[in-house]
Amino acid sequence: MSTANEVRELGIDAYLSRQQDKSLLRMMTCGSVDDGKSTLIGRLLHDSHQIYEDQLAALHKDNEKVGNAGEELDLALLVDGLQAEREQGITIDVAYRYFSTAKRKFIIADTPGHEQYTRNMVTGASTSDLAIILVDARYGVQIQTKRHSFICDSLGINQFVVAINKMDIVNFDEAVFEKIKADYLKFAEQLNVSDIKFVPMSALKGDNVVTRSEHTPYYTDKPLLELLEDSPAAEANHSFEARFPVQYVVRPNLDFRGFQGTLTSGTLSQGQAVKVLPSGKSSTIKELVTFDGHLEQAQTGQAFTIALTDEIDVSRGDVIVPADSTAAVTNLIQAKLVWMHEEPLVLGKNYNFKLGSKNTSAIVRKIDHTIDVNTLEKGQADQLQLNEIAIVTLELTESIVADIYRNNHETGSFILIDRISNLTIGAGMIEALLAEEETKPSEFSAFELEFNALVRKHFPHWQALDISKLK
Ligand SMILES: Nc1nc2c(ncn2[C@@H]2O[C@H](COP(=O)(O)OP(=O)(O)OP(=O)(O)O)[C@@H](O)[C@H]2O)c(=O)[nH]1
Repeated sequence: MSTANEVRELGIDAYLSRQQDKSLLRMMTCGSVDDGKSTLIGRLLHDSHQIYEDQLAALHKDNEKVGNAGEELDLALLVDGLQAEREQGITIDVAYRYFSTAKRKFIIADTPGHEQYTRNMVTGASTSDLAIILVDARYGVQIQTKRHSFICDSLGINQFVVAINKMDIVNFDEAVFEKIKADYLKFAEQLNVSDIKFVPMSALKGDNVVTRSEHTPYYTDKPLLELLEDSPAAEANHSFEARFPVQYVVRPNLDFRGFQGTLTSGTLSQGQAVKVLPSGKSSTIKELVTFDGHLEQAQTGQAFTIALTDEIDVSRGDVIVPADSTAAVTNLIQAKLVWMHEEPLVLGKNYNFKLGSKNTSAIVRKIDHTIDVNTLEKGQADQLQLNEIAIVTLELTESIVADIYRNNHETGSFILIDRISNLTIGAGMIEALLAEEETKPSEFSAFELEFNALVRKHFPHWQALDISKLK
């Protein structure tokens, strides 16, 4: 049923509440130029009745002017929104599309596939639960297919659907499908992804997109849309130990001091023994407060305020964890870094470093090795250019609480920011937490340290830096 009919039939309130109850799948589409990404997304929108009549009329009109699909309606025009992009015939930015079916709602990150847009792909992949990897049936697994798969895999996406598109051009030949599947599986042995499905498809004609095709009797699994409807959404990180990065310290009156933030993993309960990192000071949760009242137990993803039973020093960027946590605190990390700026990465240069609510600064001490995104081969370099990926060792000005990205995406990923332009110039995923470096004796006098501690305790909203932790 189309959205308009559904709204008409149910009334707006019932429609909205039905939408709210549906589970959400975030996914991204990857493909090389002309593999048919835009046509596929257009087909999904069209066949799941997500297009309004006026949009459809505009589509028919545009199709006459700039359509690229010959006899067929060029569904790519529905998604290639930008004028410049239409004229050049390529997708140049990350576009997020929303659509829903009776079973589920979806957000698709439509990212450009060219190598010079690796950073855009990384952005799209960082929030996706599933990747649709498009392969043109005529050309099979290409260097680009490998690059896209590697990026999605690096960002921790654990479900891939390899959509072997344009099967109509190869007469829906089973041998072509099987050959591409075997080639891909061989390549995927180097990746971590565990769930890979293959669909022989024609985005243009609609085969195996929304309905099962009669041209592919050898394919017995579900059409693409059903696979998407039935795929498990990435689990909220309930099982991992609790991490509560403090975003803001509030003191509305002298009797209440609370720490606001979002629980990025695990659960926290009233009365639970906790400690604050990096200081390691321990306390007990007095109450968990939300706008709607108190919580007995807080779940992953919930935003709330924690009040502790003791007056201990907590500031923005600190992390509240269970008392028996073995969470690492360190100033030396090894990470997979994607360089996102025209100016190359310079070893030893000071960059601002942001991990969740923690802001500090960092230098890249060394590039352990680069990774060729096309072949996955390792290389050596002393600079990183735009869109290059490398394993690097970073030294931070202050010690931080962090996790390995594989275990916890929120506390395992960070960005590097240029100090002058304030632009995000690198995105990193932590691979290893190295032993903390020796701290130099503090250069501050006892009075300065004490005064700093007092200011931080009584005026937390000033967000003064903890100078005792500076190296
Ligand atoms: N025969 C056939 N042609 C297709 C199919 N899917 C897409 N095409 C055609 O392939 C061309 C490229 O399709 P697009 O959807 O624009 O490709 P894209 O991957 O989005 O390309 P960029 O936006 O340039 O990245 C168009 O002419 C489509 O009509 C298919 O299943 N069969």
